Amino acid sequence: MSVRVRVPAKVNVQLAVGAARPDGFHDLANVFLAVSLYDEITATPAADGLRVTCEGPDAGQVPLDRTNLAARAALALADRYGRAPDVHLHIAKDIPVAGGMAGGSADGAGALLACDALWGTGASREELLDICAELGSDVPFSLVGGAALGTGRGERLTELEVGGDFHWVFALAARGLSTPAVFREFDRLGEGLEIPEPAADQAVLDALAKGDAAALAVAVSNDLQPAALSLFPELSDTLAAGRAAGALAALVSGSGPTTAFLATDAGSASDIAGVLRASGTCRDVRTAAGAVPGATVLE
Ligand SMILES: C[C@@](CO)(OP(=O)(O)O)[C@H](O)COP(=O)(O)OP(=O)(O)OC[C@H]1O[C@@H](n2ccc(N)nc2=O)[C@H](O)[C@@H]1O
Ligand SMILES: Nc1ncnc2c1ncn2[C@@H]1O[C@H](COP(=O)(O)OP(=O)(O)O)[C@@H](O)[C@H]1O
Repeated sequence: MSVRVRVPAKVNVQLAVGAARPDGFHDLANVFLAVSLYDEITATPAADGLRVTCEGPDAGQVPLDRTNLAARAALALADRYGRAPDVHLHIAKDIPVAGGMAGGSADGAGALLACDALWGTGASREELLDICAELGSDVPFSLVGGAALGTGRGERLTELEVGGDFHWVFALAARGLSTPAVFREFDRLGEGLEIPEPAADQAVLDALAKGDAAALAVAVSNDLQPAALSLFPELSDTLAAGRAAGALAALVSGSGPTTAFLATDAGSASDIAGVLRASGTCRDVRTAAGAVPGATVLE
């Protein structure tokens, strides 16, 4: 018997970043939206220990050892319930790797849910969320999905109301960006400046609640964008190409380098995707909509 779990990617419609904390993390006001690009994690009983395999266009960049977030999730759950982590985790990866769309976090949350179901641990939602927060700042959101405000380092979630579908185009970049490197660049660019406490923007929350894409387009913001552009200047060309193609808003997704373009509707998203694909400013282009549910066990 196997358990298959589907987990969405995310885009950050607001990412407000505070000053570096003593522990090296940054306090955030992180407004996540789960979008319809998915990884699938299949957990199958194994005779002797933990094995991870991965398929998909970016599979070559995914570590298959115990640093893989899916492996770490299975080990954390097995440890908590005092059992052997005898499981084969297969990742069908469609979320770009090191792209600022929480692909690794999705696999962590998905593996946790899959192993919980396979092993019948009966862990509570709170316990699963605790393990997610230990695995990484973005992992709790991958479990919850929908839209949520993440505070602290992004792991403390308040679910948000979403009044309609938002249509997106994502431009995948030729190479990845390391999340810690982008936060370090944020610190470097902010040296000597007063960094305000991060706070959720009411205009973003209202636009989400109303399902109003035009209002969301005006309100979106990402404090990591200057740092991502500083490390990857060519992303400015991609953002400009998407804007010229009619996107309501163009921004870097999280720490990047994936760029996200908000469209009025699915037809417009498809048109913008076509223009971006022909622009020569990105490796690949995908369309997706959100909000969608978080990690879900498939029948
Ligand atoms: C920036 C965001 C925005 O949603 O996502 P990505 O763009 O990477 O997907 C997240 O904050 C990434 O979360 P996640 O990828 O889970 O990061 P973690 O594993 O917790 O931390 C990796 C490293 O990022 C930095 N980090 C992360 C979160 C945070 N609030 N402050 C930080 O300074 C730290 O250097 C940390 O060592
Ligand atoms: N299951 C996984 N999928 C992808 N990357 C993973 C995974 N587990 C660990 N990693 C490592 O995490 C890094 C960040 O990957 P990812 O989560 O895709 O990006 P981001 O943090 O930008 O959303 C990768 O470069 C890789 O080394």
